[in-house]
Amino acid sequence: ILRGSEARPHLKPYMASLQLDGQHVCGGFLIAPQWVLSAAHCIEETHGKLFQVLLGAHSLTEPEPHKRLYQVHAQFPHPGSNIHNNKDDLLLLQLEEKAELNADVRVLPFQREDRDVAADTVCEVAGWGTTDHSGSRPDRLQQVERPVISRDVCNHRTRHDGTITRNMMCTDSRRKDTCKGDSGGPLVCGGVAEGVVTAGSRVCGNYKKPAIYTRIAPYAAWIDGVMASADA
Ligand SMILES: NCc1cccc(NC(=O)c2cccc3[nH]c(C(N)=O)cc23)c1
Repeated sequence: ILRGSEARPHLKPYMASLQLDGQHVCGGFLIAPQWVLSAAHCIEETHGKLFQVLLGAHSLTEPEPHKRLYQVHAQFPHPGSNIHNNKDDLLLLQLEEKAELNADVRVLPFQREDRDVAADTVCEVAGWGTTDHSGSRPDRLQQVERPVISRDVCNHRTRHDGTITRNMMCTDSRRKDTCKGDSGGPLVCGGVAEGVVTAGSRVCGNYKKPAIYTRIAPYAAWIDGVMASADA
């Protein structure tokens, strides 16, 4: 998160840190006791590495009452996701067991109504991603508020030039923005998860490259289907 601020500890109890060999690589969030939603791009180089999910954390290193690392029992990247574009950039992770829910570990509801969030709506995004252009990585969860920009503005020739589909949404990236390691985290508008951070053009803090999110509502049926089939 570029030019954000430290989040109030444990006030975003749905936040997950996806870790490879003990190192934070992506964000994610709890959508059900045994399920974390993140971005498919986050598992691009995981083969052979220990893949874990940290819940209940504010600091990545300090001991905290309800912090706990979970093993991943199964991973379900969206079948349409691929390394060449941002389409269907969603990942469902089934934890080894149901997370113990408490003040620091809670589920975040996601939007199920497939309707665009109005432009200029101020939403919030949080993560342990890099906080400056030299790639500094924070120990404690950061957050930033960003206004939604319309798909038409985001698709302008000088911005993302028509690549933003109706399954994506954008926020203004002038100065304050998401960055490397924030992928997979939720864009929260009015207390509901509307989008999942995708790296897109990978650029951070440049107003000409607005931040891109995979909208969640269009994928509600896929999410429900995976959770139902895996539990069965
Ligand atoms: N503001 C939009 C936004 C949202 C989330 C992430 C990113 N930017 C990256 O993720 C990124 C940035 C720089 C080098 C990088 N190398 C790699 C990589 N996977 O090797 C990713 C990156 C940008």
